[in-house]
Amino acid sequence: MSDEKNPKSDPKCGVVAVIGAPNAGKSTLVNQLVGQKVAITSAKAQTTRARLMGIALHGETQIILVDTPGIFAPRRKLDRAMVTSAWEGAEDADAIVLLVDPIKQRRHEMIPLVEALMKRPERKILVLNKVDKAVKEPLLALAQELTDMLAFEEVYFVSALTGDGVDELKDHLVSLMPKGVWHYPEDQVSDASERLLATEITREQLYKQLHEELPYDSAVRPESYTQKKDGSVEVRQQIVVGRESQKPIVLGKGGSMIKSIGEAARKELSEVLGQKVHLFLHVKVDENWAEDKEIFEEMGLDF
Ligand SMILES: Nc1nc2c(ncn2[C@@H]2O[C@H](COP(=O)(O)OP(=O)(O)OP(=O)(O)O)[C@@H](O)[C@H]2O)c(=O)[nH]1
Repeated sequence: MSDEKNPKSDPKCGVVAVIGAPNAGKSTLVNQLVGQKVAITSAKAQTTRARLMGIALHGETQIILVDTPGIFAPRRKLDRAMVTSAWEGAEDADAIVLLVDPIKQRRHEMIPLVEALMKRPERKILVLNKVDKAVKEPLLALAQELTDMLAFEEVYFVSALTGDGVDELKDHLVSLMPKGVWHYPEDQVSDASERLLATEITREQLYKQLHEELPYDSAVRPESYTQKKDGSVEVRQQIVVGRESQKPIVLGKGGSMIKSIGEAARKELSEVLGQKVHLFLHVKVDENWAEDKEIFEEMGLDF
């Protein structure tokens, strides 16, 4: 028997949570495992704010990958909500992947993470990322240190960026997935709504084009998302910054920066949706946005 969701005779389906410090490469790894971009990535830490899911397929197996926000010591309400969201993402998972950046990882940051992991019942896999850049001896020493702290089931060395070692990791994850019907249709690669994905794509451009100029203190809010009769979609979004002085940075000279951000985001969104997109952006200053319940909910976070 087969239906649309379960085209295979002997399907397997399970959940893998990917956790790690901010910037470890979690989103890059999820994208690589899925085989296409489902999560935005950036060199700026804490890019992933809400839990996002990527869905990877391999033969008869569907792996639901939960890309969690980086786990770190929280300060603001937004930070606390992100960390809670990350651990919730690991609940009921069939396996947890702890992803580590061996280059930037600071030991004292790893200890609370590993200690929290020790208490959890799920199977744990250690993945050391960025092997394309890491030096071999310290990399092996770090792997040893972490496996001394916690008996990981397996240890993998990968480059989420180049894909090196990722197939082996994927094969192992496939072997851990329980028998069961697929939870999602074959062509679905993520659970992000198009509306949320659209704001994430703008946020990625905001980070990309403003580099270090714009602090982490900014958000993109959806205002409207309207399907037009001619087959195009009209998207209106607000870029929220924390200080008045940041507004001209986002606007650029004569509005050139916001125009360029909008152009690039519109192009990418149009490619992802396979539809013509009209994107309208404007900037708003709100000093307290990181304490605003409504903004969290839009991001899929609990307050
Ligand atoms: N050289 C190298 N860079 C990588 C690799 N994997 C990820 N990166 C880079 O590391 C940075 C962070 O990657 P992300 O995937 O956004 O990291 P993340 O863990 O999802 O980050 P948060 O959203 O902050 O939690 C980006 O600049 C990536 O391009 C890798 O294997 N090698």
